[in-house]
Amino acid sequence: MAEFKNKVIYQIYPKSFCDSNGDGLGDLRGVTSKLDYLAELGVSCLWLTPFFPSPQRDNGYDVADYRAVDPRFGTMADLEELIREADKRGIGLMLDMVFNHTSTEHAWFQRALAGEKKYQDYYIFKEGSPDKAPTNWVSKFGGPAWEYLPALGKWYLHLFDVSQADLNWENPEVRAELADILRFWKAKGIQGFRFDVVNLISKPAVYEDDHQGDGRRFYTDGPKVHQYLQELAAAGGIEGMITVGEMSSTSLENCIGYTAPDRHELSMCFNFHHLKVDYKNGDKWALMPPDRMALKKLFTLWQEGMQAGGGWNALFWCNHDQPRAVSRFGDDKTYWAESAKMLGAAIHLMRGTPYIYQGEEIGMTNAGFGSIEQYRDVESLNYYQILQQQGKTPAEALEILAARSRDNGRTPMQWDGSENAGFTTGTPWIGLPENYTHINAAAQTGDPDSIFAFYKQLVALRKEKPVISQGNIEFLYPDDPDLLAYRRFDGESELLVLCNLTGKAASLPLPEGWAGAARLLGNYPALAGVPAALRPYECLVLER
Ligand SMILES: O=P(O)(O)OC[C@H]1O[C@H](O[C@H]2O[C@H](CO)[C@@H](O)[C@H](O)[C@H]2O)[C@H](O)[C@@H](O)[C@@H]1O
Repeated sequence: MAEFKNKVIYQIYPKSFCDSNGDGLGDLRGVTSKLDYLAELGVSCLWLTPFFPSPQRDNGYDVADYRAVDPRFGTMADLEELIREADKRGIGLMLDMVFNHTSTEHAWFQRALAGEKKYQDYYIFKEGSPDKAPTNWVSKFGGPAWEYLPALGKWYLHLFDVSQADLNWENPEVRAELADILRFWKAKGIQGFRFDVVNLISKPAVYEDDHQGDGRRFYTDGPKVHQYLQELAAAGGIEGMITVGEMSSTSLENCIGYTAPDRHELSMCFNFHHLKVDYKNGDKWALMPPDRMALKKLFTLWQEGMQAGGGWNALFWCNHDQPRAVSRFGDDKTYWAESAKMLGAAIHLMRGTPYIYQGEEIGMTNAGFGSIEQYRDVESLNYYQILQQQGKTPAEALEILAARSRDNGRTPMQWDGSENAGFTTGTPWIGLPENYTHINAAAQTGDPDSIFAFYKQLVALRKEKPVISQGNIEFLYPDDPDLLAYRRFDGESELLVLCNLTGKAASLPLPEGWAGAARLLGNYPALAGVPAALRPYECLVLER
């Protein structure tokens, strides 16, 4: 298996990264133009979210052709140039494989619609009367998870948008097609893959109503998911590559199974439990401040649990589906730089492989949109309506979107303080936060005290120190709600990571033997000796 433990992976959302031709959409040549910036940050791999031909109902997660480049993003020659240029800088590429579903514009679905039985078996079609869906399951984007096709007299399953039809992994021909797609990209020089919601691929043998929830308990980490992943890894020839599965609403036990090396499934996986600690009663669309105790418990459970079971975590706060961490768990005003750095340290020094989402390394914030016309995301637009149907006023619905919309993480990368933050010379496909005039890459890359410089240090430390990339982890002070503290150790050296999760001073109960330890890293100017308290959002890393 490729060594991924000392690497940091950088996620690029190409549509919002850099526009090379002025059409308002980021593209592959834009990514190539920024490789020196990424090399300076020190990342080893780029995960590119989908740039394949797509109607873009879900920004590319509705794939119409898995083997081509959407002309909106460039050409296959552009991609090949990006692979070559990245390789020259020691950077590999990971592509995003959306294998739970295809766009309904994919040729397979179109042939199914035309009545070809072979392709109907590629999807989950069920006979039934038009007035009763096969089950009461709810789509993750709101509304029913089934759509009726009068011309066929059948329903099809779509766990996401109606234009994203779930594939039938029971069908060996589907599994063979998907493995072939992996081989196609591997032959192009791709180093790894990210698999979208891959723990939803195995559906139950019997489809039944869910009287307790939205249906997810029947298809999440489904009955044959491990078998399918083992088969895909072998048939796709991806062992030895870097692979990460996005696991929706998953369990620790399953994630150990997905990633323990002797299982031959994946290198690592994303879980989202720590990103739901501000969901009131588990509801994404009900606001509350983050529950810090819950956050600490989840980190402890997943870090120590994956270690005990031999699994491997992907470490992250941000991605294209999440609000910006500094706005959510930090303070994007008074302690903007301090909290952005503390959050970076908290994640990067854990056991697992860290991911940086574009703009996180310069402390990009939530979008600050105040009108529904500014939103583009299908889920946000659906929930704006659903929240009002549930009795919220338009202003209340907008307040919820301002905190929870996926568009918070999709605004253009802020390269400099010029118009549109240097992202495009045209009209950007989505607006930008007003703060791009001072929060931008150009303002930070030469500044040794910047958030960018701090992230650069984190990336370098992981390469330099085996205790970070390979060492064990143990969490400390479980009852202190303000302090996230853990120890990394490997028998040769030891680190103590202390993070104040709050905007107030937090007392610092140093464990025995650490008083004289050396300071490895911090986000405030160093004081003489080890302090008795941590300043707001301070992080301090000691080494002995
Ligand atoms: O919140 P969870 O149930 O744990 O699920 C995790 C994420 O799953 C979905 O994300 C991915 O699949 C979508 C459909 O292809 C796509 O729209 C998204 O961009 C993918 O990353 C879900 O949409 C996310 O909100 C969840 O965070």
